Amino acid sequence: MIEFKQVEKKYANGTTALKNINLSIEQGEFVAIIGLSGAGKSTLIRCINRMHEITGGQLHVDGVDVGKLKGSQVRRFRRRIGMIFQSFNLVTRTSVIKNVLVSFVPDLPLWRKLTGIFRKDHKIKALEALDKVGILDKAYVRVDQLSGGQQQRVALARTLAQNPDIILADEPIASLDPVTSRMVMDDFKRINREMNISVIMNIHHVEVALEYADRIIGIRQGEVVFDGKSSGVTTAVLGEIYGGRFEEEMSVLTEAGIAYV
Ligand SMILES: Nc1ncnc2c1ncn2[C@@H]1O[C@H](COP(=O)(O)OP(=O)(O)OP(=O)(O)O)[C@@H](O)[C@H]1O
Repeated sequence: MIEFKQVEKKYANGTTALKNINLSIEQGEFVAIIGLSGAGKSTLIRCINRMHEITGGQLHVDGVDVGKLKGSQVRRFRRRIGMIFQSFNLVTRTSVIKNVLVSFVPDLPLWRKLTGIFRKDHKIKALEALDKVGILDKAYVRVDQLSGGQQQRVALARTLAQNPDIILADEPIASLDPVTSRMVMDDFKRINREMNISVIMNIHHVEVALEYADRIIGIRQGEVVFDGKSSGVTTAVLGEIYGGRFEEEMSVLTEAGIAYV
């Protein structure tokens, strides 16, 4: 369970990105965080694995007080939390399987790190992870020969090989076309359902968020202004989250055939 208690995040330049955040996210939930650019979505996600340190309140992940972790404890803690970025963060000039095997590097003795010779069980796990996202046949292809959607699936496989409890995804479909986006979202959904991995996703596409996530957290100027089921997101709620600029979002919803009161 992830618990935010009166969490605040103030950056060194004085910007308050998060104010009085109180949230409780159960294991296995699929949560989408929506809001305008600059609302604090990325900051919120990145506080969970301590990429950003909170400056007020408390943040617990499965009972662990994240703010109190030190040195190697932070590294061990992060092993349980996968992170997916908009830009994939892959080594594009090498093979798919090597990119997935990277997730085992922290567990290896120095000689294996230096020689790049991986254990057989790690190779099997890497291949299994690739199979889970449907790109096993690409294992020995160079990453720069793959499409954007396939590259995001490699990133997802790398995260899965790490055997995480939680996957944080920061705009994972922002650079993908609509069809590929849905394929990647289908992967997230399947992984969430079949493996009971919590997915916390920061996403700009409201219609996709409503279709795939079970729960929506709407953020405005660093504060949670909506927290509830996707089915409870009405035009009034979108107005609250996006202020005067929700009409653009509404037109997307109408095109997607989603009716709102
Ligand atoms: N490293 C930083 N130093 C100072 N201010 C920052 C830093 N990172 C983000 N901010 C500020 O914190 C606020 C929240 O930013 P954040 O990136 O979390 O928003 P966001 O909702 O994810 O936006 P976007 O959708 O554009 O990615 C913004 O005002 C931003 O300018």
